[in-house]
Amino acid sequence: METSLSRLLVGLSVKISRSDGRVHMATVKSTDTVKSTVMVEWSERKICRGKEVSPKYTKDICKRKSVVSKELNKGSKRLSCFVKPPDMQTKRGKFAEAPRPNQKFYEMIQDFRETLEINPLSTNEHLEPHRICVCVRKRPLNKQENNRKEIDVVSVPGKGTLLVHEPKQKVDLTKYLENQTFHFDYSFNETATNDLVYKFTAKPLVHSIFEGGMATCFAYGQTGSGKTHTMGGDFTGRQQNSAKGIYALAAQDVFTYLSHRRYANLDLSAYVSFFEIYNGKVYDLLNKKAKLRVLEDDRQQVQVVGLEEVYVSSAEEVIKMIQQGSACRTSGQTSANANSSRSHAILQIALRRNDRATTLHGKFSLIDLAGNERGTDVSSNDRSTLVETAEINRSLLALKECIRSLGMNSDHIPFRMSTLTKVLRDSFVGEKSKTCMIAMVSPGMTSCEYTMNTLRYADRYIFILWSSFLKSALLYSIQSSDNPSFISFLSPQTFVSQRANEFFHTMSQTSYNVVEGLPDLLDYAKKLMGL
Ligand SMILES: Nc1ncnc2c1ncn2[C@@H]1O[C@H](COP(=O)(O)OP(=O)(O)OP(=O)(O)O)[C@@H](O)[C@H]1O
Repeated sequence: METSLSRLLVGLSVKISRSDGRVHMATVKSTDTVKSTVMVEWSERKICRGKEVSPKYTKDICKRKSVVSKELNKGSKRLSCFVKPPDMQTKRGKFAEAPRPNQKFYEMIQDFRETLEINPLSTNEHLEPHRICVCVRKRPLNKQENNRKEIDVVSVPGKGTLLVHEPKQKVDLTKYLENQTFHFDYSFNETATNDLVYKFTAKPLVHSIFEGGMATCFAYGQTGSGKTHTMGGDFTGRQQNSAKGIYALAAQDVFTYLSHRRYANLDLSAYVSFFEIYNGKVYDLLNKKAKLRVLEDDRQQVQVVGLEEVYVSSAEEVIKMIQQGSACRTSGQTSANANSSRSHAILQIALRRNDRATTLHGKFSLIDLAGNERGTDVSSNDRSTLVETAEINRSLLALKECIRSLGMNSDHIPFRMSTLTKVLRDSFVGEKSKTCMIAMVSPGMTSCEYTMNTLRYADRYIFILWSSFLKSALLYSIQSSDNPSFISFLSPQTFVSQRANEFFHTMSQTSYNVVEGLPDLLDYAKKLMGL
């Protein structure tokens, strides 16, 4: 590049095209006559970003030398943004690792990640009490995915957030990313251990069953996303380490609480049952997969007739039962063709008083749900697969409806919609019931569609939480109608309910964007509560 020309370029506004397909203006900050490149800068979300490009590409630049530059907003916490000196810049190309399939998308995602502030959840983090808690866990790429050089399209910056970088292509074949953000109560990245996940999900629920409550913890996600790893324990080859799963960690805490002075006078004992639901039928995993009937009496009490409920006196005994039941579940893969991804496995730990009637005090149900991809796979012509698919669809939909009703404190819980919700009926009713849902996601690009389905399902739970919050605010405002701010702001009660109805209606649409709608919702709820 000629020196005089290069001087003229500084300060010039040029159009650049970004690797994610966006085209926008940037300012030339400096030039490098030796390499014939220019450094351009632009502002993005209050951060000044920069990129080294060749002038001939200023209208269509995709050279991979972009690096984040200095910080614009001093008040912001993005302290990690700085201009990397040339020798620190990521070297890609001739001497970098061999390109992978979808190399372009891989680089776009890497660039995007450079802009993220990462705050992974740690054990010291404050634990918020929740009646319904929704979390997400990303597993690492597995060996096969790594061998295929599959790209990781999921980022977990922390603070309950998870991003999916969905690879897309325009009609003119330009590649771009659709970066979708999801918010949950907690988000766990690929380095999170089962201990950490347990601490923020199931552990608080163990406490609640000692307080006389019903608790339910679900693992939801596509096949291979890590449900069994999380609930049942990690695998070393084909051997499952049952002591490291949420089932066992919960059992350990149950026995710790049983020996606490605070609960000793309740005179409680623990009992375990373990069963699976396949195609709407219940099989006892602690009794050679005996097929059981589900009956409801005239007081709407649901009974799984003949289900083994075994008295246990230590966590080790529970772990043995988990191993026994899991082995039974696995052996069923060949005999009944019900592999783990097609059935729901339910481990229940019941606390009963040591009285004559062994009265139920509290119960914890831990559920490893069937792979949700089954529910969307309707391509098969095979009758048994279609029946399976319909049944999984029905049960997951029923579960969603029951939790929605639970969240809205509804009088009607539609638990009869499926066997799964029928057997969990007593978990859905009662003031003290608590629920935790852990959505598992696989990070690979080939799982992207399933990952999005899982996140959308779980996102609906957030809707339930907000509707419940709104409903409470509404009730509060009606009860305290002598509250002056209520009178001044919302005097006609018809308006209160009309506006709330509008909110409920908009929020129940699948297109409702929880994040965008939040400020309005909060504002309205605050006004209702006179804050
Ligand atoms: N967080 C994790 N860290 C390391 N490995 C994991 C993690 N989650 C899952 N895996 C591994 O990924 C594989 C699939 O996990 P897992 O069997 O738990 O999936 P799943 O969702 O239960 O599948 P299915 O529905 O078919 O039962 C296993 O080999 C497991 O050890």
